[in-house]
Amino acid sequence: MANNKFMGPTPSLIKLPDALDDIRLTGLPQAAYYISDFISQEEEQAILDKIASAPKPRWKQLSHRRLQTWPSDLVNNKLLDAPLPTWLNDPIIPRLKSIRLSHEPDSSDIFSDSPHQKPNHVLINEYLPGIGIMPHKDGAAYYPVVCTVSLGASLCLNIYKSKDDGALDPNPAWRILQEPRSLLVTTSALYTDFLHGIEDITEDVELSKNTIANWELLRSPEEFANGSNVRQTRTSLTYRDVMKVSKLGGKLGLLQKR
Ligand SMILES: O=C(O)CCC(=O)C(=O)O
Ligand SMILES: [Fe+2]
Repeated sequence: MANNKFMGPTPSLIKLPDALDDIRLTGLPQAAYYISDFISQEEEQAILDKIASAPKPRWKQLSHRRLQTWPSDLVNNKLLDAPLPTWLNDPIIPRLKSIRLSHEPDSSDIFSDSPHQKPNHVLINEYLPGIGIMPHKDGAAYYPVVCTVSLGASLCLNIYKSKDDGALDPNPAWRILQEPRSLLVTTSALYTDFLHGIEDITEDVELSKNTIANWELLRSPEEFANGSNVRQTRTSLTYRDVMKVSKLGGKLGLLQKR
């Protein structure tokens, strides 16, 4: 880790894996990775404070959920060129870039082959207890790597298969439990061929080694030993590389206050 030029300052309490291969979810058809302690409690709180202090119009209110889009909404699947604010960049993006994929000598990081070699877009979703997100695919605008940092509380992300007739199989094929401060990386077909969603429930149930794809990688499996996770407010940051960037954004950005 220490030999990587992208390495940001990592607080001593954060011990990242040597390679993503070490923390791969076994049992999923495509690569997915889970790091339970990706950021510290101080970093988590600092980001939550920044989210809370964003001006009101930054929030887009959906019927049950609200979200912020940074640096801005996509227009025709394009990003208007603008940098991410520092608090979304540091420490997360240098840290993402610091982890290599495998132990091979010249192994690259998860964004090495993406158009901009790092994420340029972050969605912030807030989920109150009882609120989730319908099964969906994320669409063609993004390079197929999604890095999700969870803040505040735990919940289950479900991965669904389509049935042969195209209908959604309502029973999730896999469930991934995301703890606060964790990083989940999902890639390729897991992202493009399957759907993902979060149930509208106040308690995740039937949590066990046999039902949770990342059980062995959890920070605190003992917290869920009774099979349940009572939902509290969970906020997620989803980092992605939007493939098409319109330079016009940079010019408009000069006129905007940051
Ligand atoms: O909050 C999450 O973990 C998932 C969010 C999501 O699926 C999305 O923003 O497309
Ligand atoms: Fe999504």
